[in-house]
Amino acid sequence: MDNSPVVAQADASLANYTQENIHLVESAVGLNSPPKEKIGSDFDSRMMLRCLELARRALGRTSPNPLVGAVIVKDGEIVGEGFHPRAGEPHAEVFALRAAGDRARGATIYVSLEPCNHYGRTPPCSEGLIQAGVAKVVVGMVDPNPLVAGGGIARLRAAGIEVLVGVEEEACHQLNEAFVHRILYKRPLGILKYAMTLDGKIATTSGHSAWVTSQEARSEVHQLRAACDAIIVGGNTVRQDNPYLTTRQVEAHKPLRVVMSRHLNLPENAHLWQTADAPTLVLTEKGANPDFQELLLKQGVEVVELTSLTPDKAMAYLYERGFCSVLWECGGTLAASAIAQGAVQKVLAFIAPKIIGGSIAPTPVGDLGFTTMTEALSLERVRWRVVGSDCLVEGYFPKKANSQ
Ligand SMILES: Nc1nc(O)c(N)c(N[C@@H]2O[C@H](COP(=O)(O)O)[C@@H](O)[C@H]2O)n1
Ligand SMILES: [Zn+2]
Repeated sequence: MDNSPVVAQADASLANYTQENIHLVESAVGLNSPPKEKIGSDFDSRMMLRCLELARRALGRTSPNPLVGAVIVKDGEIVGEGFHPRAGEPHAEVFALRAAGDRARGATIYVSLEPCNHYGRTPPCSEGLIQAGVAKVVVGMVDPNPLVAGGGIARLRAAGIEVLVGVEEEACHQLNEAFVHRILYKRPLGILKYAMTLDGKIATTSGHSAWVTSQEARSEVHQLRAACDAIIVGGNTVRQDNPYLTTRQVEAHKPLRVVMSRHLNLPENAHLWQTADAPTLVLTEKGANPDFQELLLKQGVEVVELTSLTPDKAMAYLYERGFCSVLWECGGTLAASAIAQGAVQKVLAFIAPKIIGGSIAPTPVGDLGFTTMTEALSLERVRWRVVGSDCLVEGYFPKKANSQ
């Protein structure tokens, strides 16, 4: 079995990914490739799944870095574990090596992402593993970061260490889909989430929307928010729904709440500015409503003026801030414009078994300008499951129709 899916072999100059080489990188990290035969033993799989469990402890807190977990095994026993807690702090491998101490010599380390091979905020893990004398490295997926991109695997192999790549690769990729998207497309992964009735409405004709879905679906949304870096809404949602956009779990990560508003014609007493327990950012255009800007600043809300406020400009700005994932929880008009501009890659639709009717009751996605069914955007990799009394449908826009 060829077990060397090294990105660097796919293209020599990956510092800037282009449309031409992106698909090579995607297949090297385990995306868009046909199902592969299982790599590694059942024990290897169990250890890799433990790495992912550890990695998840830092959900929402590591951007722009990935979620990574590591486990060191000696004579069939776990002797060290670790995960990457946040950017700037040591990598998962370092924590696992510290926990294992001398027992790392001759041991096998499992790590959900290829060990790094560069000096970033922290030194290269490849060298740390070589110095610690590990005998074998089992990798979940290749790191798409052009500074690593197979170099970590190559360095370990050059030092005589056995390296196995691709154990539970799909699960590893799933956990870091936002990090991979950020690296490849230089934008955060955009996730459009909405809740609608069986007849496709997000509110009644009079605008009442509390609540479309069950309590179980709403707590799933809180978990989803905690795993994202930011949640975006438009001014209309603030005016009509007055949301909190919090995670409502004490220990959970609190994503940045972002409001897009060109003119800042927003309510002075919105819940968003009155709940200081989560950070809030208002994106607007140059010179908009200075008095309101002052009021927001006094309430601890950050205001940033962009030259023109569009979904893509907002995503470009959030990319520069180091974000990997952005949850669009906006109304239909902004959702349509975000989709049209390629700011949404993934859709999460909660569907409640209710019918409210109303020909002008709002729908989750406004006008996309389509006139025929052949123009419909068909989602790929679609999955669905029941959450409480609702159904959650999840899927991705096809890349060519919707990539930056
Ligand atoms: N293998 C691995 N384990 C971790 O725990 C990590 N955080 C990474 N991250 C990779 O290294 C880059 C960040 O490096 P610095 O934290 O700035 O030193 C990140 O972009 C990943 O490529 N890898
Ligand atoms: Zn590292």
